[in-house]
Amino acid sequence: MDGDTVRIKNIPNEFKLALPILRKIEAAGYEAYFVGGSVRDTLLNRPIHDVDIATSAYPSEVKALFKRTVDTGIEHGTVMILDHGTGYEVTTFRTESGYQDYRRPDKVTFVRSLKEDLKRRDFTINALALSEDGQITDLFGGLADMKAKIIRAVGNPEERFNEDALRMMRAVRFASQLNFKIEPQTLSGIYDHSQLLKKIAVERIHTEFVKMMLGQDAQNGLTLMIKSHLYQYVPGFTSRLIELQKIANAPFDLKNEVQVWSLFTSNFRFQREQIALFLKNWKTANKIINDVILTTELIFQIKSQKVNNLNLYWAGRQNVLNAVDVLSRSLNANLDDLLRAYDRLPITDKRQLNITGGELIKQKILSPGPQLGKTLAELERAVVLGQVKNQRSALIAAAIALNKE
Ligand SMILES: Nc1ccn([C@@H]2O[C@H](COP(=O)(O)OP(=O)(O)OP(=O)(O)O)[C@@H](O)[C@H]2O)c(=O)n1
Ligand SMILES: [Mg+2]
Repeated sequence: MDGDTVRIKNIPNEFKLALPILRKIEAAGYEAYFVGGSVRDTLLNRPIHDVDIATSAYPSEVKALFKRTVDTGIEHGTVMILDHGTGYEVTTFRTESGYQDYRRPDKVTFVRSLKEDLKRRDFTINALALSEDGQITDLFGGLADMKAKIIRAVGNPEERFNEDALRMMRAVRFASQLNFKIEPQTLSGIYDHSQLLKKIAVERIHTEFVKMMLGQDAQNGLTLMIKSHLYQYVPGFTSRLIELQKIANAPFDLKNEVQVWSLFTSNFRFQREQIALFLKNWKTANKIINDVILTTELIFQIKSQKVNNLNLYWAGRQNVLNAVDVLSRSLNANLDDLLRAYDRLPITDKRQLNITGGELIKQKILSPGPQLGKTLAELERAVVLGQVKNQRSALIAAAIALNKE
């Protein structure tokens, strides 16, 4: 094997648990390695999530070795092994040829050589393999790039982005998450092929984009999206260069997806319907869309210094937190006060009202119908604003006063 080799001394527990699988495959005369993000993140001292295994054994050969397997992606050569605790995905070394639609290979060819497999991976830092004895195989300078904090395509960037155009978004995402630079030729490859992003399913772009915005160097990530023209091929950004530049130039520190979208919708000065349309185009979950609407509206109210207890109440605690987080690095106001104000609200949910519709009927103050709902909504409002105490007697008196004539 050519290239550098390095040995890892403290193999993380996640790998140790999967070692029996590697050993079993090797005992049968095949090669097996840990590959991909888990190897990269271990070397960077970052927590690892999924442990991926690559092997020279063909899928049928893998399945013959283990008792319990599931064909999770058999057409791509992936088999899940269930013999050892949680499932582990084992994928046969492969090369992919004939990418016609820039997103998935027409055909996967299984190969016996690790080098052939690593060669078609996206970036050098993702093309490292870790063997059972802790030895790293680095055929494309991934370790040096890691040290220099560089995202570099394996081989020819053009070929890698033609194989899967999502890799351009992945480059920007890793730059943000890891605080790395994109190597100049790789970056110009992204610039030259940015329009290929049009071919990629929005859901996949969505995942990368949100991860990018939550990364430690998201300002740099967004700047790279602008510089590389990738921003022109994602929903709703094409004609927003000025706003995007403004966002990229101001510090922010976002903690969840709602905050990510709210940063954009508040800077775009979007109203409800525009937010819903924008986020539907991004294929965002309805629950997130609702929270973004509430957070964005609260941001507008905070910015115009017109926020009152009712605004906080309707937003809900989590969205007060979201608005505060989105604004915290850009607004010079004491935003903690907002949270304290929220925590002092007389009620935070209408079920906490010390009166029910049933009781108002029983007391013969109202009969069932729309007026009852209106009265309860008015009581809720009055209690939140501190105009009526949340006590049964006070609420009954207020209900009577509201329905006097
Ligand atoms: N478009 C892609 C996606 C993945 N890979 C390869 O498959 C590995 C695993 O892919 P995935 O789990 O999607 O990404 P990770 O790099 O592991 O990143 P994450 O930490 O987000 O899982 C990558 O490291 C890379 O070697 C690739 O070459 N091209
Ligand atoms: Mg992964």
